[in-house]
Amino acid sequence: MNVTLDLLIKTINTVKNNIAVVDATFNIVFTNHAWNQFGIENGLSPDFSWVGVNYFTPSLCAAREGDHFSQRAFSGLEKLKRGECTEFQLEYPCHSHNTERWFLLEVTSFEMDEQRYYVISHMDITQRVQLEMEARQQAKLDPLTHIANRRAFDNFMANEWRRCRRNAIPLSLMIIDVDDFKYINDTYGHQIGDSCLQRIAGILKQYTSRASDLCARIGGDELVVVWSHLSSQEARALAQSVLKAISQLPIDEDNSPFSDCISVSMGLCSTIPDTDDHLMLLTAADALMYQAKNAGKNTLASDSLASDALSLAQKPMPIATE
Ligand SMILES: Nc1nc2c(ncn2[C@@H]2O[C@H](COP(=O)(O)OP(=O)(O)OP(=O)(O)O)[C@@H](O)[C@H]2O)c(=O)[nH]1
Repeated sequence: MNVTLDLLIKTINTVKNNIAVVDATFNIVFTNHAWNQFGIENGLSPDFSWVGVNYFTPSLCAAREGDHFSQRAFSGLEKLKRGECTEFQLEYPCHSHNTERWFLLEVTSFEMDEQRYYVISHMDITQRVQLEMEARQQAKLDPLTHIANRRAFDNFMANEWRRCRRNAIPLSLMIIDVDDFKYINDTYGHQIGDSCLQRIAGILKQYTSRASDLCARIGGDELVVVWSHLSSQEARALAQSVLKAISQLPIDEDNSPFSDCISVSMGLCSTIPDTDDHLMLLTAADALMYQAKNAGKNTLASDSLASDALSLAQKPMPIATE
């Protein structure tokens, strides 16, 4: 079969990627149908001609304005122009006011009649990027309770500890361990046990609504709450409310009006971080949680580390919203 110019143009116009061919100075010499259509969808007139428009100009302007991706695109294209490479790829976001979109920019060069040309292709990769972001998000969640998992908690705690240390902000950590959970499982069944954990997580979510708060499930029947910016007294008052809310949850929510209620033992420790040891709060809160268990369960044991007690009392704190 003879490949005609018409066939080639039809082919390139059928390709879904936005494609432009530019000359050695990056002046556009050809755009395919998808490229033109993208321009129209983004406000250009259907009569607009891309031929002669310099591809660099928009990248250059954005790079000057400090757009990180445009700077990378700009330096990649510069390298191509200088002949330091023959192709270049970059994934970048291109969000409109109401949609989030990502594209893959691919640029390859070729020579014809002793002239250098570049094929520039923009491929919509939104679906793939969104799936990747969703998978990354899922990897941080506990599948049963849909709150953060142990790994997400560890990362959060390390960062939050550093942030609070840098800014001399109080940080509180509370460990919540379900009382007699083995008995609940054995008596009511594993499914009811699971539902107890889900409903406790639901309560914890209500008390961790600020961006700097976190609740997480870090073990079988062990959950945690992290609060910053609260004095130890404020944290203790919130913890008491959490304890009360959980102690009003019936174990067997659906089937028995005579069901016992869930009970938990909680250890709460507050400090203003002043060491490298971001695990020290966890250790302290864990010891307090065991004190609560030994004191008869369904209770809160709390402490403010001695060195910060004064500063916590002196510092004006915003009240957390419940
Ligand atoms: N339903 C359910 N049970 C779990 C899950 N993960 C761990 N468990 C159970 O949780 C129970 C935890 O029991 P323990 O912490 O040892 O003790 P406990 O019965 O809670 O007693 P105290 O902690 O002393 O109040 C074990 O029986 C585990 O099998 C889960 O995802 N779902």
